[in-house]
Amino acid sequence: MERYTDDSLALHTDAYQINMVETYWHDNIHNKRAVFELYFRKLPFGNGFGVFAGLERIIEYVKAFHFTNSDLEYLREEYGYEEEFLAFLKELRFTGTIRSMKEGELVFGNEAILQVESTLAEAQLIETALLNIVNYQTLIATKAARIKRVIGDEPALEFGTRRAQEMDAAIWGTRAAFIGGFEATSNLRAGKKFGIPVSGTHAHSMVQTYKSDYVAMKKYAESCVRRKNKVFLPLVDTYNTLKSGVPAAIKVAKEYEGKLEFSGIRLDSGDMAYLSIKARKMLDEAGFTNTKIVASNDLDEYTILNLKAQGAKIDIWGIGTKLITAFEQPALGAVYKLVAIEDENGNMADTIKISGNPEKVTTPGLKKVYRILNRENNRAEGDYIVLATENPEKEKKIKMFHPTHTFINKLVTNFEARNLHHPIFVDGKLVYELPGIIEIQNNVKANMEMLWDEYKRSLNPEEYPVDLSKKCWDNKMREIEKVMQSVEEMK
Ligand SMILES: Nc1ncnc2c1ncn2[C@@H]1O[C@H](COP(=O)(O)OP(=O)(O)OP(=O)(O)O)[C@@H](O)[C@H]1O
Ligand SMILES: O=P(O)(O)OC[C@H]1O[C@H](OP(=O)(O)OP(=O)(O)O)[C@H](O)[C@@H]1O
Ligand SMILES: O=C(O)c1cccnc1
Repeated sequence: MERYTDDSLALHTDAYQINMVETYWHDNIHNKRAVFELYFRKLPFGNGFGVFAGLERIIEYVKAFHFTNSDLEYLREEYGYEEEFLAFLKELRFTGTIRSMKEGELVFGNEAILQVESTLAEAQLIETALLNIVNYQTLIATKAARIKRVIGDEPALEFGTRRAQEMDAAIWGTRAAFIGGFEATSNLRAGKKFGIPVSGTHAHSMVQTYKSDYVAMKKYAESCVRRKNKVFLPLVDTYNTLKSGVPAAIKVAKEYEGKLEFSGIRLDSGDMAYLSIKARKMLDEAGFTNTKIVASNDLDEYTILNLKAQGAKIDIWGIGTKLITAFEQPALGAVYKLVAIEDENGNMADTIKISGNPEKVTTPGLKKVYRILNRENNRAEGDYIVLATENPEKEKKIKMFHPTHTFINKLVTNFEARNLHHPIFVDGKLVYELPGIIEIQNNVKANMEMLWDEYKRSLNPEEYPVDLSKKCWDNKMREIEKVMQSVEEMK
């Protein structure tokens, strides 16, 4: 039984966020300006690039952000937060600024995908949901782009709803897969909600229901004929692919010649290299040279690459479980870190988090992220993180150097510095117009064109440079030094 109406996402957060905000509120610092950056440290799947997805849902979430009466009642009844604090929460809306990369932008480790500049309380309360959204959607968009790189121009269909980590993951994962380059989904709700093309065949159960490939396919053909697109794409592996399934499909297609579109057959088990080659021959000999072969069953980029190497005659790929669950690596690991906060005098002061693990040391200050594009070949030289006060768009040459191994460096001239952050909310107002889903997918394709092949290969790609400007790097070193000193003084 539902005890409180589930009517908002404001409590879709960790309890510690409310605890921190309560502390700040008591201390009257909840309205201090703060800047948080959202980024991941390491690309997933050993891939050379990531594909950002999640902004659309973030916008939905931030726009609607407020505590409802049932949220407040729950906090009051179950945890006894004081009335005045609850009254403060009741009035709370997001009034800050969010800058973000566009969905479909290629993204790399240690660069801010998104920045939140707002009151400390607001920034803190939205952290968990923002990470929840970006971590999943970016992971799936990246996996999809990785699989699609192996597939090439052949269509890739998303089949994962039944295996996804519940309904939200199926829907938003499907959208992320489309952003990453998939052509269609089997999920009708995703088609309806996002305008993604939907495609579908049929299951083994239909053949089992009629107890015969031929009878099931004939009945199926009868209903296909009545449909607008007349697509006939039967599953051929229920009993015996080459002896029963494919011959039945050919027989029915001949009986209905001119009345339906025999667009393909689907293979879902067995040796798919062998079966696809044999089935192709049978279809061609029957005159169905344009009929495609769809393959599904536990596919991922590794199996697909292997099937292609074996000369499999597969034209369309149906991919479910391993895509939608990011089977190989189920979490991205993006974090949300405070990089600047208002000081006692009302000025913004940079902050840093030091860690025993050098990879976890944050880069302080409000920053901008630029993609440096070589004007001669329109390829990316790398990403360049600068302090907010810098403007590489106006510089003639920049020195890009590895932030850890600083001796690895290059001087870049004749470049375009493209700011990757766009204002999404300004002072609480949505100022960004969301592009359509097809436009986002096309942007990914265009962005990929700007990346050298060595960053795009699926096995052991080169590390794409994500560098700090000299000023940004110096600032980081200064902040590290300051913290070290204050730790020494505390001893
Ligand atoms: N020629 C091939 N080379 C490499 N892997 C293949 C080849 N053919 C099929 N596979 C893969 O091998 C795995 C096992 O296939 P198999 O048909 O045995 O699946 P299954 O899960 O036992 O079948 P079902 O889903 O009907 O229970 C699947 O992941 C499939 O994608
Ligand atoms: O394997 P995936 O990449 O997730 O693709 C989706 C799978 O879902 C369907 O079958 P289901 O797995 O439900 O049943 P099966 O085990 O009989 O194939 C379909 O036939 C695919 O095999
Ligand atoms: O349409 C299909 O063939 C399909 C859809 C979902 C899962 N497996 C297959």
